[in-house]
Amino acid sequence: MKVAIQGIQGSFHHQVAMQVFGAEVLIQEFKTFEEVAKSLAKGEVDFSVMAIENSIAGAILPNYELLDRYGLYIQQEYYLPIAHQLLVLPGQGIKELVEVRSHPMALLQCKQFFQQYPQIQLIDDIDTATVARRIAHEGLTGVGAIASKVAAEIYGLDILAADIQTVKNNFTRFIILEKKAPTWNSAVTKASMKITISNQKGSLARLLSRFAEAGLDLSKIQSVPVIDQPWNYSFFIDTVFERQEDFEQAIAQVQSEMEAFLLVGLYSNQRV
Ligand SMILES: O=C(O)C(=O)C[C@]1(C(=O)O)C=C[C@@H](O)C=C1
Repeated sequence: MKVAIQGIQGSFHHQVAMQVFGAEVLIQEFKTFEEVAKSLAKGEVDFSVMAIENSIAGAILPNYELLDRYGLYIQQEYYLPIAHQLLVLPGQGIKELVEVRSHPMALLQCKQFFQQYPQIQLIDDIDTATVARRIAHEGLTGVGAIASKVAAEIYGLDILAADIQTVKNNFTRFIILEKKAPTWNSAVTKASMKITISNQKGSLARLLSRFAEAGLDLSKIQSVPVIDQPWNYSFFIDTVFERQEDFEQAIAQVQSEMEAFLLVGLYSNQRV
């Protein structure tokens, strides 16, 4: 089985791919989320792993757009606890650092820590582990990486500061994507959908109250722009429920409020 990820061994995506699919899985590494989505759309891999939201930094909005544009569906979700370490070449001290590089989402999660070090420039890079590997392979001094403990071990770097994310209790929600449209099975307790509603007074409020009346728990609502209609929005909505009938009944009731409806995923709720 082949699985596409953004990043390399030691990245958080790599850890999720191994935990979800097992150590035997064939991992295809890419530099961008766009390449990850494209490889799945072309059928070069069976699944893709993609971070969609972090509990400190929020949603990765461009990834919603990729789901849509490449016609991909959510097969599973996975919540990974994220602890970030400041990694350097052995022997380097904090005073020597002039820049720290990492994935933009990782930098956002550690912004507060660096307020005490204004001399350090924070620079977006490909992924956490790629920076760690580059520091190790090129013997870079003056440069730090924000990455995991696993990356520190793999690439032989020192942990200069541990657990530097703004709050200890930090999670990233990953989605496992496939090309196949969702189908029901007995494990399904969560649905993701993309809904476009007519821009009329109260239409979103009506839609949401119908969901509440049907007993659906809305776990996430994310607006995304409709790009060919400036200032109009679609909504990615996640709901958690116990019975398939409750979900189907709610959707039937809101049909008249919607201009477009796409079921993006049916899977088991993993949030505890
Ligand atoms: O750079 C990595 O290690 C990643 O797997 C990327 C990523 C992300 O896309 O959010 C994954 C989890 C963390 O939130 C930080 C970075």
